[in-house]
Amino acid sequence: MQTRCALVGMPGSGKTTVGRQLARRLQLPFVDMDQRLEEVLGTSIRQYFEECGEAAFRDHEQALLAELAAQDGPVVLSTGGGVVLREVNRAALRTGFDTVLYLRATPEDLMRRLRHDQNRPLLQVEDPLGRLRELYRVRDPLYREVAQHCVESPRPTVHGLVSMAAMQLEMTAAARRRR
Ligand SMILES: Nc1ncnc2c1ncn2[C@@H]1O[C@H](COP(=O)(O)OP(=O)(O)OP(=O)(O)O)[C@@H](O)[C@H]1O
Ligand SMILES: O=C(O)C1=C[C@@H](O)[C@@H](O)[C@H](O)C1
Ligand SMILES: [Mg+2]
Repeated sequence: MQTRCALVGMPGSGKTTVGRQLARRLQLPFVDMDQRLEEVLGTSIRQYFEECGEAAFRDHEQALLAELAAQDGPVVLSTGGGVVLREVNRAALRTGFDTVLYLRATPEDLMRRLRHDQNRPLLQVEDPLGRLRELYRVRDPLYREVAQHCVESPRPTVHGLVSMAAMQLEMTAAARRRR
């Protein structure tokens, strides 16, 4: 299938894990924005946040998304969790990709997954669940704004989410062919 798909969602929603497997299943190139940014920045995202601050990180993120959105050719793109915060990024997602999928998960589910994870700079606080709830409150409407489809399930496994995402892309591609 020839498609340009982007995955959006909260930190820990599975964009990287699901995106990599989805790309393998559909035999499409895979790009993870956070991984690319770490290559560009020459350090971990957590370290970069600590040394240069969030705004500087967001500028790099915006520049990379603009570059990726301007490219042609099939891709599965896993974005960073905060990419939807800037309107210019939401516009790039709308214009640069055929299909945007929102991997939705509740703050409580995300907390269970990320409990032992030290790599998410925004969650290195005393009350990470409170922070996740606040991020979710602000971002859930933004993810919904850019995405054509919401991929969710009450008990999501990675395999189940990959299958649901693949099905959505097949259906979207078939609808495009009929038009
Ligand atoms: N559906 C799922 N069920 C159980 N565990 C999951 C699921 N999706 C992801 N995970 C696990 O949760 C952790 C975070 O997943 P992942 O890194 O793919 O999230 P992400 O959306 O890319 O986060 P970020 O925005 O921070 O990059 C990983 O350890 C992954 O294996
Ligand atoms: O949710 C966020 O704002 C972030 C999520 C990660 O993907 C990284 O892009 C970074 O840690 C910021
Ligand atoms: Mg990721």
